[in-house]
Amino acid sequence: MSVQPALLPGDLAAASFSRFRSAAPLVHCLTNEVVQSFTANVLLALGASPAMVVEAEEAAQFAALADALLINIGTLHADRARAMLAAAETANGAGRPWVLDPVAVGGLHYRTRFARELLALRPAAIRGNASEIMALAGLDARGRGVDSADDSAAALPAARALAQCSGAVVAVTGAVDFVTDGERDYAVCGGDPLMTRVVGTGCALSAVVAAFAVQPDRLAAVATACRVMSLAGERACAAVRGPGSFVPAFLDALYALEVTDLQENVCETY
Ligand SMILES: Nc1ncnc2c1ncn2[C@@H]1O[C@H](COP(=O)(O)OP(=O)(O)O)[C@@H](O)[C@H]1O
Ligand SMILES: Cc1ncsc1CCOP(=O)(O)O
Ligand SMILES: [Mg+2]
Repeated sequence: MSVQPALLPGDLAAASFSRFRSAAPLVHCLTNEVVQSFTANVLLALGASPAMVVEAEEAAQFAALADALLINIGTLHADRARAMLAAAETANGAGRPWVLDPVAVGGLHYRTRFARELLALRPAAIRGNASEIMALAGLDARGRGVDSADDSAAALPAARALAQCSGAVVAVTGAVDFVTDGERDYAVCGGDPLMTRVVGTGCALSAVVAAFAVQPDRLAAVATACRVMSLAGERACAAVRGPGSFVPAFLDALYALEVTDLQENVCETY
């Protein structure tokens, strides 16, 4: 395994984005209460369809109808947990990929136990920041060289280990996003630190990851989801004054993305 992951090749990213645009996936989102509207708008701007069907019986039914499912435990409570388990089981039975966003796993016991329970239901992909991926992999970020939630490079070994034990493609995001299946990895550059000053960019990215996880080359597709968001993020940030003007500019940049834009690679090295 390479120590320094390769940059996601532009031709793979363009092909994956083209498939995404043709498929226009319907994404069932069981996400947190803070980011529902932003997440729906991100999916719509890109050309996918969101549906937030949250009641347990309905969620269990709908997970077989949607193309992919997102489970984000940001504002977890018992009813939502029941709906999440039911939906993940339906998705598995119907052969639909589902994605786990383990928001704030590590310090809080209830959600950490629940995320481990979800892990046993074999998500197709997992997307989190460095501390979340470290915690889900069973490591404590403190004292292991992870300085902050966005020190994704330090969390790459944990992401690889998590991918190997769960069978999921794991994306650990931050200044550079790393995407791994445990054997191969891609690095995705770009984005802007301003993206961390607006709530929901990570959560919305996880919904986009779900929309891409339907593709056969899941590693390249999940990396492309990360690239789509970082490219739109850096374009938006170039034209805004701060977090308030970022959100509309970001949605416009997602909407304006062309397949050929994915061919360019922003950095030679990282
Ligand atoms: N320092 C940074 N520089 C550039 N982009 C960043 C930086 N930190 C995060 N991002 C981008 O912001 C988005 C959200 O990632 P992240 O902040 O890791 O998730 P979360 O919000 O779940 O903590 C991703 O697209 C990521 O690439
Ligand atoms: C603020 C907050 N509180 C519970 S969930 C949530 C949103 C987290 O969003 P993100 O992980 O994308 O920053
Ligand atoms: Mg998050």
